Amino acid sequence: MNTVTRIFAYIKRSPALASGLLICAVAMTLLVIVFPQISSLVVSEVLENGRHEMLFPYISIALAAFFSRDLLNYLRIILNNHLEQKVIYDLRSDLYKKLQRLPVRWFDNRRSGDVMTRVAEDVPMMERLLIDGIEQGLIAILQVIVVSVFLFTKNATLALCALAPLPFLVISAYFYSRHSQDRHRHVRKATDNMNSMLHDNIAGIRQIKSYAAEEPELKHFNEKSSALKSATLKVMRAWAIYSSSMSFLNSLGYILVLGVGAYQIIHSQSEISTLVAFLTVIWALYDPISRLHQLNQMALSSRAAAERVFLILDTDDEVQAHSGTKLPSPANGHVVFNDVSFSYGDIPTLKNIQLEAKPGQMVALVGSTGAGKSTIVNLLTRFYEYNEGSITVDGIELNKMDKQSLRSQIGYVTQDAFLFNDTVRHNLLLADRSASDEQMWNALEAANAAGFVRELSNGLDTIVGERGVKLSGGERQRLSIARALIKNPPILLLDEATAAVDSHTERLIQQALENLMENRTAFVIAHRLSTIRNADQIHYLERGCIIETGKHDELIQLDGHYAKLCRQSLLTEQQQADN
Ligand SMILES: Nc1ncnc2c1ncn2[C@@H]1O[C@H](COP(=O)(O)OP(=O)(O)OP(=O)(O)O)[C@@H](O)[C@H]1O
Repeated sequence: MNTVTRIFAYIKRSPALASGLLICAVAMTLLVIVFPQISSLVVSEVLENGRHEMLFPYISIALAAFFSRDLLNYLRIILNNHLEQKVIYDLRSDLYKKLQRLPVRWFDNRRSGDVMTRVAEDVPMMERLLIDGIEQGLIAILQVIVVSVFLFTKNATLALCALAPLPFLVISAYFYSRHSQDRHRHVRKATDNMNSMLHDNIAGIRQIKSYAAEEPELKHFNEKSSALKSATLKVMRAWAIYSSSMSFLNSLGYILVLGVGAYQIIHSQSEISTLVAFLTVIWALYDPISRLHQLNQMALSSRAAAERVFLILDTDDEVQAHSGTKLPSPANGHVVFNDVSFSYGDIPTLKNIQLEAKPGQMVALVGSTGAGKSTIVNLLTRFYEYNEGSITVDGIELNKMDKQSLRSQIGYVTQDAFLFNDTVRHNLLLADRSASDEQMWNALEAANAAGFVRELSNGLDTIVGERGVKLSGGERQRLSIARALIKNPPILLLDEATAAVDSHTERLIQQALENLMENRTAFVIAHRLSTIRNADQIHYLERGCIIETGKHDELIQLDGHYAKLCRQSLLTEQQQADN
């Protein structure tokens, strides 16, 4: 389906508004010819034939016509705004819904600023093509037809003179549109680039300040901004040439009508009243033509925006987001990885992973950085689909399972303890919308977070700032543990934070984690020896392979990689304790 047809489908969702809008627009257009007709009658009947008593009725009709036209225009604007906002709302909502259904892999390859530009800027822009383009375009075409018919009924030769510039205008518009599409695409792309950088830099403002990188970053931003300026100026330059040329072609029509009209009057082939009618109505012929040029310009930029929005809407959803075998609730939490291999791109990330977590067991994943620990956890949430082997939860193959039913039984505490820029309550309710205050406080108690939340200025209703910036790292971690506790999932995925906290906070977090893991199957990407020691099974990973498996004591006895890691970690813990 082409872009315009697809956009049109959104208008069809509000047939009453769209029809009302069109009726007002058509009625307004038809009223355009009243004034020139009345002017012509005033000249011929009142002035030339001396029927002075007709002056007042004629003037009254003209006044009524103007009043009706402006009243219809008022209605048209109101209906237009409602339709416009309804369509923007629908489009934005569809786009947001789509974004939530896209696979995580899609986001890996996108910049947040780019996606935000599409929702915040491209949607309103494509709507302009939709409402203004279709409505104004139809009115303009209708007006050209109505006025042309009126002119031909008055004087065919003069009408031809008035229409003489039309073919040149159409040809010029065709060539302008052909070349302008690319210029508009460049503007959208440059806007993306600038917004993406802005988004990134605002998120990383602390890094910029701490590295005193304001100057180079400003330079970098100005480069993006300047690229946008150049792309926009190119569009404007082309438009300046095009619109001025079009205006000049229109003027030729005026000159022709005036010259030929006067010639005909001199040679008694026409009357003054006819020329008056032409000169008062001819604007109504050229005005829609110039509006069509502006619409053409707007349509080009709207189409570029629409293409980008549809590119997202056309992307395939995550597979089995809402279909497949449902995992019975509550799950037992028996997880088996059998010979699983996976790669993000060409290079294998995980190779022949073999592991099992019985219900209630804790499995610790340790190993060097980049070994593939988070990837194992990401496969279990089905953020990514494994390429080979099998993963089962309670005997059901993961890639045949309904994703939502799977994720509803998994609690994922990520290393960065992401919090939304909202209240503590809102952040906790993400886990369970129906949680009561009592449930929240219980979870906060178990997560050792109740104390500090009570001391916040508004308790549960305190805003935590972007990514929880108003809280300390340890507080953020405990809030995210409380969030997982509210969800109360049978399976827990825990990516322990590596950031060092003081020994008191460390103990609080450790206790919170123990409360959280109780009676759940837990996969822990462990960085704390205290966590690892309690694990039912420890897997040591290197370059995507499990190279050592066993309990803590067994692996220490083996005196391999794990034992070496422990010696280093113990050293670190000892040093921390000494401090
Ligand atoms: N989204 C992704 N797209 C492409 N490659 C990725 C992606 N995520 C991770 N990788 C790569 O996959 C490999 C394994 O990464 P993973 O995050 O699983 O390691 P890890 O053991 O958890 O490391 P760390 O302890 O440092 O967090 C790394 O080489 C990493 O660069």
